Amino acid sequence: MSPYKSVETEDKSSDVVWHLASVTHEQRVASLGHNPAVLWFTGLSGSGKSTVANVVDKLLHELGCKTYLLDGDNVRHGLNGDLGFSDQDRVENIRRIGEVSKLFVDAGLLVSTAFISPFNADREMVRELLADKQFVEVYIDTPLEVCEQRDPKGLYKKARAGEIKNFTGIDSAYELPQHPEIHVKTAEQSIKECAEQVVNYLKDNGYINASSS
Ligand SMILES: Nc1ncnc2c1ncn2[C@@H]1O[C@H](COP(=O)(O)OS(=O)(=O)O)[C@@H](OP(=O)(O)O)[C@H]1O
Ligand SMILES: Nc1ncnc2c1ncn2[C@@H]1O[C@H](COP(=O)(O)OP(=O)(O)O)[C@@H](O)[C@H]1O
Repeated sequence: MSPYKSVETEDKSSDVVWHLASVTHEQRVASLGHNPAVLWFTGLSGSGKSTVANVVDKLLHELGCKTYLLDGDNVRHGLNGDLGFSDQDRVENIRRIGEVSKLFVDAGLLVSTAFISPFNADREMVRELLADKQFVEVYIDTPLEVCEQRDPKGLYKKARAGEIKNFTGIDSAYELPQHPEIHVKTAEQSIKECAEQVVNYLKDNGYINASSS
């Protein structure tokens, strides 16, 4: 049970009745021309999640898809502004993002999310929230040394100096994805090639029209 879900909360939700929407998920999807899904980018800080997810989002938008991008840093300013980086807070962070992603997918969008999401169990929990094929795990695989060399926000330097605690890859764990749908190696390809690898997966697997160019 989530540490944030009290017994009192569970009692409350048992009195809430689920309302069926007049417009069905199938009707929303039919009007869009692509199959909705969440592209769940996961990887170390500085691995390239935000960079690649942004380019993918742009490419999909240009192809006429309805898209949305949820980025770790931005969501932590708003919806998840109350959460830090303990294991427990990271679990709750991912649970909330999973629920939000599910709503966007229900609305018919191709959603890209860029969160470290370090734990396998939490990524699998989001996969379980969604229907078959609606969760596409994109492992942004970049060696720690490369992330640390890039250090776009200077956070590794601070973590090494002990100024930031529980930093992923330094003193907090990152569990490698077991069976990601897409495995992207950013140290071996350009940003454009990485983004195209993701878009090509969507074309090859029928999410978007393969003839789109
Ligand atoms: N302790 C610690 N560990 C990791 N990251 C840290 C930490 N403190 C701050 N930051 C900044 O927060 C961004 C990660 O937030 P996420 O919501 O993606 O993290 S998580 O999925 O809950 O693990 C992360 O963004 P990215 O660099 O884009 O990954 C960092 O900028
Ligand atoms: N092939 C690549 N793919 C993604 N990012 C790359 C690549 N090559 C270099 N970079 C650089 O690495 C950094 C990745 O930062 P960012 O996208 O913020 O990572 P994250 O969101 O995982 O923390 C950016 O400065 C980006 O320009």
